[in-house]
Amino acid sequence: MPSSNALLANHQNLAPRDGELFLLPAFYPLVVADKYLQKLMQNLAWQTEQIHLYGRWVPVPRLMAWYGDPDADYRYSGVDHQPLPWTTDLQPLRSDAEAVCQQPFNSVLANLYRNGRDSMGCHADNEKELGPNPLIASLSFGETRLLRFRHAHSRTTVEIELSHGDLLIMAGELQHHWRHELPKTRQVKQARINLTFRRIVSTPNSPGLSAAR
Ligand SMILES: O=C(O)CCC(=O)C(=O)O
Ligand SMILES: [Fe+2]
Repeated sequence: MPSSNALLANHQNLAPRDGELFLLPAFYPLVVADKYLQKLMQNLAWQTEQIHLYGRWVPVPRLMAWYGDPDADYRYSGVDHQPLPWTTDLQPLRSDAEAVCQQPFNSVLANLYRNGRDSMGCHADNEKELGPNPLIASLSFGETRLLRFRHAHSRTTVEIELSHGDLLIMAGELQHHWRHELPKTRQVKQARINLTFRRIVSTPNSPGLSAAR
């Protein structure tokens, strides 16, 4: 099914079924991406989050930060998060993502993978607060890393390399049928930042649906 978004209609859907995945390589040219990488690294309020796993708290293998409009509460890794206010570095990135996706975003989850030992476990971004078929815009800066999608029933995998300045858009029914992970790798020594712009459409009133990641 073609995308309902005219700007994305020219792009190939990388998901063979049950959802939409669009990659816009080098969405930001090198010098612009370099500037953002440096600023985000320095200026975001990076923290080690803890998740509750099998009865104990363990640190997640990456640093995280959550920004957004004041009412954009979000529950991830099983914990409620109040957003920090938008920063001057994040605002233009949000506007650019909104222009391409033709929808507003009221929040962004930032992840910093310090090196190849940092990772994100298999999950779907299917929290209730995101609504039934969320469109998520994911910007990558820094080291190239592999994002692996696995279809829930067929076990088909789709692997996408995400590089400095790339924009990946996840949309349609993708989060119902596919899970994704950012595996650890021995090859990578440098840091990568990922920003996922999201639209929170309701406040959390029940436990998050996602598996620990
Ligand atoms: O780092 C990435 O590219 C993936 C991030 C992700 O899946 C998430 O924040 O939900
Ligand atoms: Fe995700």
